[in-house]
Amino acid sequence: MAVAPLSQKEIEDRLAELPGWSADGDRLTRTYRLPSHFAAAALVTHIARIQDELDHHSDCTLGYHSVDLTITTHSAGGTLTEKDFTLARRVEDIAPGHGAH
Ligand SMILES: C[C@H](O)[C@H](O)[C@H]1CNC2=NC(N)=NC(=O)C2=N1
Repeated sequence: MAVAPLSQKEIEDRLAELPGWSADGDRLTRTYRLPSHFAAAALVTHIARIQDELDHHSDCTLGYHSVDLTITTHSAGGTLTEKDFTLARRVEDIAPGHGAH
């Protein structure tokens, strides 16, 4: 399904609702810190389940005690769309349950 790129104003409005997230060009990014490597791996698995449910996928890097997320919409030419913010919101909602901050 085609999805339209957001305007700069729309991006700024949505970012205001997502503390900790940044727009790095046409990518939405956040690093989470976790209490252990296993907790970080569990968060990655939970994110993977959400991404399959939404059929929208980030780049997601597992570090020692960290998870790095980079989200963009490939089908919109690698721009930011509503789908990116929906995914970020869903991750925000479950991350604290894994001890992420
Ligand atoms: C066929 C499938 O729906 C597409 O490849 C989806 C899957 N996940 C996706 N994820 C992201 N981030 N961008 C996309 O354009 C995209 N397309």
